[in-house]
Amino acid sequence: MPLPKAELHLHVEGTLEPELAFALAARNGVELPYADTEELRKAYAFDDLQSFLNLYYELMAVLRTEQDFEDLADAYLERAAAQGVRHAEIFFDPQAHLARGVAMGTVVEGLWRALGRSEEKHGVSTRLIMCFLRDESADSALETLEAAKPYLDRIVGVGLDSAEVGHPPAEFRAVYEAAAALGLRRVAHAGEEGPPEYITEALDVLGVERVDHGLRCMEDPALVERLVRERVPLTLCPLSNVRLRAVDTLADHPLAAMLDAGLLCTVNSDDPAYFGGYAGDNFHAVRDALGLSEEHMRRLARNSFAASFLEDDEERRARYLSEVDAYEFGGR
Ligand SMILES: Nc1ncnc2[nH]cnc12
Ligand SMILES: [Zn+2]
Repeated sequence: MPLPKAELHLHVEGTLEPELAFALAARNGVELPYADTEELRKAYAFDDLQSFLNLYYELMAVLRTEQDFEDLADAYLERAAAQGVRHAEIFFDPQAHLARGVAMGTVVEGLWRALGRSEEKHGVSTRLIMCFLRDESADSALETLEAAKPYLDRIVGVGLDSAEVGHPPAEFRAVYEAAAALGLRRVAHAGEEGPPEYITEALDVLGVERVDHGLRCMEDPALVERLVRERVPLTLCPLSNVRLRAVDTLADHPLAAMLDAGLLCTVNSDDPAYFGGYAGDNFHAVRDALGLSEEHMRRLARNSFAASFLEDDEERRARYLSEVDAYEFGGR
């Protein structure tokens, strides 16, 4: 039995496996510029975040109907459950779909068809987080929040993703203020490729409660001290960092140093179909590459539930935490 964990950094569009991409392309009459899944997989050699994003947005062309979004989310939840994920807070990128003429309702209702029965079917509780694309304008983000208003009972919070460098968090102050006024939780990608200052801005200007990635905080000891003091969770994605070349190899990943510094680290999969592994794969990979102890692994699992947006269901959080505490390591 795998270690119980929560996944807090997962882009649902990044769970699109090549086989499903081709199946949806056939169902929707969409032509993909790859002969087959093997040729597509060969395109998964990335130089940086942008080279990944180009493929990530290109393949979204196959997602058109509610059924497509349901099938996508359901396939993810099944895989996640098999790797010990008990709770998943799932990002989606509405602007990437609206721009292709796919309505907000199609995306949210489709995802919800899978999320709504996830507990019963997969034993995984879920939350949905809507991300704004930071390489689109601040006005576009505000329009997206407006378009989401009929669906806010299904959306727990907002995030900020896509190309980071050159798009500092402060540009999105207004939409984060509006989201906060609507009672939405706030997270943002910061310090994946961007500088430590973006992490500080995400905290101070956007009021985020968790930082997605936050890897580059390690360049600024005063920032590390603050993140420790304020117990700001970081949703790290080790296999993603290797594939997008934020670190050279997993053995160079600062996770162990970050845990030792007292940071509230969590381990997540980001875009598992593209980066070579789901949540459990990321846990195993860091354990092996960094020689993490069982107590480190238990701490990562505890952190994932502690950092999750389960304030509306503390009983459930306590149950998950006690599952972690009772977990007996044996093999993998
Ligand atoms: N790792 C990542 N960073 C920024 N935007 C993303 N969108 C999907 N994955 C992303
Ligand atoms: Zn991400």
